[in-house]
Amino acid sequence: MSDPKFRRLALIGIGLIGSSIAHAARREGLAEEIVISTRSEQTLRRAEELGLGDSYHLDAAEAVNGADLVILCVPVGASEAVAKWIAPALSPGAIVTDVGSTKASVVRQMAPHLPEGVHFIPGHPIAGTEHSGPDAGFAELFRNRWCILTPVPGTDPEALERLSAFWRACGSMVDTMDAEHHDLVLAIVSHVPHIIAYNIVGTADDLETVTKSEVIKYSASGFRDFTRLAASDPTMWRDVCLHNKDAILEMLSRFSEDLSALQRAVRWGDGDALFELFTRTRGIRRSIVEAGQETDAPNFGRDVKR
Ligand SMILES: NC(=O)C1=CN([C@@H]2O[C@H](COP(=O)(O)OP(=O)(O)OC[C@H]3O[C@@H](n4cnc5c(N)ncnc54)[C@H](O)[C@@H]3O)[C@@H](O)[C@H]2O)C=CC1
Ligand SMILES: O=C(O)C(=O)Cc1ccc(O)cc1
Repeated sequence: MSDPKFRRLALIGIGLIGSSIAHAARREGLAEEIVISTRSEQTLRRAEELGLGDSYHLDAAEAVNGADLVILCVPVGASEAVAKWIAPALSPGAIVTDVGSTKASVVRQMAPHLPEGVHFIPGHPIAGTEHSGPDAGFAELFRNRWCILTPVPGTDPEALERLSAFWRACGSMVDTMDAEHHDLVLAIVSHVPHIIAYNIVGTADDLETVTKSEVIKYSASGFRDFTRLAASDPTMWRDVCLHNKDAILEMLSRFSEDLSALQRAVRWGDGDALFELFTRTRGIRRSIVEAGQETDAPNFGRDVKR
């Protein structure tokens, strides 16, 4: 078993995920020192008010100085700029990772800029909410959630084990896979569902025959679930769409084909086809619940207005 503890943890970006890591690392004693950097002065001050770290820096290079674990917690489209910025200041032997929702693009953006001698291991905790910013984080976010690491060939096994131990200590279960496969899997289980949510809420908002106040007043819980997803951070999801384009388009085209078949079944009153699909999908839900991957409150009851 590897030691999950690090001397100096640098978090670049301190929104929902960065602040949740800060809380979990603090609670579990995973870093002697937590160093925080983010782009906006206002967010950095807020992180300081919340006591998320031990020091606060607008300069990301200054923040990674002497860090043995560096975690990028920024929208995926910012990965290259941050990698370029921190590269000259990274310590030899440091583990550099990220939490981005897409992986192949992050590897393409970061790997060319990182110096030899640092261990670059991309990562993605499959845990989140629709909230963003440093106030949104909480230590429990990663508990019983998977964290996928996508090590590149030749990754030092000891560094991989140390990072895995860190995530396990945060409460996660760890899996590894290659970045391209990650992007395909996440396209269907996360990216396309968010796109569908953005789309259906947008469609409801555009209707001429049903008013906005009726949509708000009579929204059934299914529609409300969509509105929760559709309230997710626009910058983050713009970047996901731009940086996992091929896998998302592939899954969207499969989705459209299946939607057309469903539309046909509704049009022609094909009850057997509808019943067969709805029975099959109910089974998937039951398997998720049995695997302990569903909570009564998917966002941990955090859908209160902030
Ligand atoms: N929100 C979620 O549910 C999940 C998000 N992720 C991934 O985690 C990453 C962070 O997401 P959140 O924490 O939700 O976002 P957030 O919007 O709450 O926080 C993003 C942070 O990055 C900072 N930032 C933005 N551009 C920057 C730049 N160029 N340089 C330095 N700092 C910069 C912002 O100031 C903010 O502190 C994203 O890559 C996202 O795909 C992964 C799992 C779940
Ligand atoms: O809020 C939700 O339901 C989510 O799906 C959270 C989430 C968003 C993005 C990720 O990359 C992983 C998890």
